[in-house]
Amino acid sequence: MPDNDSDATADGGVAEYDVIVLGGGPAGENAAAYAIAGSDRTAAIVEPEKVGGECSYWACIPSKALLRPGHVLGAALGLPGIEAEGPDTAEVLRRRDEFVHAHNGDHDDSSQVEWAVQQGIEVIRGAGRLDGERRVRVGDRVLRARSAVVLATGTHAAVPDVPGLRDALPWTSRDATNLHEIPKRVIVIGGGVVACEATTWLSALGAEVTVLVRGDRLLTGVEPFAGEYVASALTAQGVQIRFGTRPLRVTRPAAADHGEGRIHGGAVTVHAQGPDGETTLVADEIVVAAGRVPNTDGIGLETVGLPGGYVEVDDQLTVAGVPGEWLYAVGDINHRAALTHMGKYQGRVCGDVISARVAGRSLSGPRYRAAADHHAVPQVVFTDPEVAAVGLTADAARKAGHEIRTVELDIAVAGSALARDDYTGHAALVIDTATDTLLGATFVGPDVGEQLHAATIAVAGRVPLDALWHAVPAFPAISEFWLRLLETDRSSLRSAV
Ligand SMILES: Cc1cc2nc3c(=O)[nH]c(=O)nc-3n(C[C@H](O)[C@H](O)[C@H](O)COP(=O)(O)OP(=O)(O)OC[C@H]3O[C@@H](n4cnc5c(N)ncnc54)[C@H](O)[C@@H]3O)c2cc1C
Ligand SMILES: NC(=O)c1ccc[n+]([C@@H]2O[C@H](COP(=O)([O-])OP(=O)(O)OC[C@H]3O[C@@H](n4cnc5c(N)ncnc54)[C@H](O)[C@@H]3O)[C@@H](O)[C@H]2O)c1
Repeated sequence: MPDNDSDATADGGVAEYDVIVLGGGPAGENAAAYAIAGSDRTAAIVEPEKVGGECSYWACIPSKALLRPGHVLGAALGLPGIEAEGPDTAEVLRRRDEFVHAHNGDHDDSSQVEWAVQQGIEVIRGAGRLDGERRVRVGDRVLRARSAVVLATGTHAAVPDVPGLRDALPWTSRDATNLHEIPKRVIVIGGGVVACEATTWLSALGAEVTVLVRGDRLLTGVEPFAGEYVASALTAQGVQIRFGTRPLRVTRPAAADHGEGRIHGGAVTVHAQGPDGETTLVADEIVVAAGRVPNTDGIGLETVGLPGGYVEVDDQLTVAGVPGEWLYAVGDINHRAALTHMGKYQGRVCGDVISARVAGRSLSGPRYRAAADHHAVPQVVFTDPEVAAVGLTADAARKAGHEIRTVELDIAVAGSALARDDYTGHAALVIDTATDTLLGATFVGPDVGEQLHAATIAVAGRVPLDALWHAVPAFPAISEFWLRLLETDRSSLRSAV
């Protein structure tokens, strides 16, 4: 419980905590819990919406719940002798709703609040705002942090400045993940992770999807072959992908906000510029998946001398340019690696750093540095086929000055053939020739997400390939493609001699 100090004001006093966290998403939750773990320190999480954040209710969890049935159906159809049909849309949405604790159009975060209370964290409802050094305002309330304030306010969907687009009330990721109606025709703007995943589930649920991609490929953050596999699979499913195409203007005369995940009015027309000139597309809904904007407007950055936008931190998650080592930022808001698991990792490091600083312990160990942010960020894109990648792409490695060799092959081992008759996949490693260690790995294929952690361990641990040779994959598991990769690398080294 907080202590009220002598600064008390008429509006109820200044509540003091050791640590105050703005934002109850996955990053903020972890920072708060780790900062006070095993101590008698106090912490508060300030949260205007739901404890659990974007990830629990509008991002990772509902999207994966919507994608899983399509993966299972694909796997079943890939085996003779198994009859499968579906998905049953009502059941898919019901199961999604269970995962996001949906009740009467709202999300129930009571289990996450209960978790916070069990950790000794107080949850304060409302939008928080910095008010100078170690002070936070939540409405009329003033909070003071004895040790640290952690910013973890996340991001929201960007809506590009295309004439008519905002007035058309387009769906963002919040609507697409919480959809209650399946629009017959959908236009998706963007070719990144949200666009690819949302297209996958919308198409699996029966929508006719057209994707407008301004560049010439999908998923530009990973090796090009991965985006090509996803594009071919989506195209084979009937999705139209228009590369090199930008929306010019949007019209929707009968736009109407019928609520999250409900179709927002009548037909929408998108005029777009493509490689063959201007085209006009008509759909029942439009999904904007064009990146994110940090939730930093109105959080009082200016009161501590910071500009707006993403908040820059050092490897100890301490905010750059603010003296006194009391202000931290974790998760999407620091723009280091906008993924839930990386935000949680930063939260753990940040909490450990706060705890060590309060106790006067040395911060010299690796535990106090978010080093993985720089070289070992894993990501699974849950499209069908999945994409799993960690570390650097070949291009990024070269740009970073590494001398590299690459090895790649189709995933075609006994395990993949046994898994399903139609298994197709591809795998690639980026190897640092100076140290003979992995800098990156990329896999595409059904269920490759479950293969990723082995690569993450190798990249994060800088395991030499000679040592990896003795990590023998079990037979007949799909992971045997690891052996094939190492064999291919050996034989190409031999032939190069
Ligand atoms: C559709 C979609 C699918 C995704 N799927 C995955 C996935 O499968 N795997 C993955 O790793 N990542 C995924 N992501 C990314 C992931 O959602 C984010 O990286 C993650 O949610 C970031 O966590 P966070 O705690 O930094 O922020 P958030 O989860 O955004 O939480 C921030 C919290 O801060 C609160 N807040 C805002 N303003 C204030 C304020 N003034 N005061 C106090 N609190 C405030 C917000 O209400 C929110 O609860 C997905 C994203 C999207 C959009
Ligand atoms: N499975 C996962 O790990 C997962 C799933 C979903 C989202 N996420 C994370 O959430 C974040 C947001 O994802 P996202 O897909 O929104 O962003 P993104 O940056 O991955 O992709 C944005 C896409 O929008 C396009 N775009 C940007 N501005 C545009 C404009 N003005 N007009 C037309 N197109 C435009 C870009 O070219 C790109 O194709 C990412 O960090 C992503 O990694 C992760």
